[in-house]
Amino acid sequence: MSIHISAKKGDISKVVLQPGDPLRAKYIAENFLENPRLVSQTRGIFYYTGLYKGKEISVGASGMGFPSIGIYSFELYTEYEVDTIIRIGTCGAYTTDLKVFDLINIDNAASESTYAKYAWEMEEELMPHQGNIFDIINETAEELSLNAKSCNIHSSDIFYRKNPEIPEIATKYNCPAVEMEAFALFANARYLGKNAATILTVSDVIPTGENISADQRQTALKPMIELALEAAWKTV
Ligand SMILES: O=P(O)(O)O[C@H]1O[C@H](CO)[C@@H](O)[C@H]1O
Ligand SMILES: O=c1cc[nH]c(=O)[nH]1
Repeated sequence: MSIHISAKKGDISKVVLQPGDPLRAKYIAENFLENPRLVSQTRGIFYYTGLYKGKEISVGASGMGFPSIGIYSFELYTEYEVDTIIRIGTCGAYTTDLKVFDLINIDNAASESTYAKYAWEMEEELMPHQGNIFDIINETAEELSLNAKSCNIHSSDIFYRKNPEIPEIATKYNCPAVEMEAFALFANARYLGKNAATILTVSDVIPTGENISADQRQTALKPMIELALEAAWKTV
């Protein structure tokens, strides 16, 4: 048990798929894993472990934002001997070059956040994915004939803002979309010498206001889920 996860040691796999939403974790466990076991539900943040093609894989939520994923990823890496976390989330596109349901595999997360600075004395605005799981995801996408573009992401503390302009940092680092967790996940993994990747599905196109429904955010993310599971399977 850790402070925020009540699973017993050994109840969580070396590889964890991590959506923001606890109900997405439940959906994945119930629809993609064999014999899923609920191993933690502290604070309603569900963690499940089950079999995917004969190998144990865990899926559990990060919650939203850097503080939340900072806590869950740190405890998974340090208290459950997790080697690899694959965040599977949604993002808002800053450009109409991306369409809803497009898949992206994140190379670097750019952020104005002070999370990495105050947690780990890392001063960089740009935090790279960690380890070889990013490459495994790219190879796996090719094998599955899935178009998962590699790009940078703006990782932001902010969902609602006054100024509708694309934030400066997103332009500076060529980020076509925004989400709220990858930077802290990559920083934790970098500090701890672990593996971390982030795959995102475009849920909103900010300039046009097009978006997918809350139900679809939970369930209509099948290509991303299959890509993450197939990549995770190769690591255990
Ligand atoms: O779909 P998830 O993984 O929660 O990711 C995105 O959705 C949430 C905002 O709606 C933020 O957590 C953002 O990063
Ligand atoms: O962080 C996010 C996620 C989805 N859509 C957004 O606009 N922002």
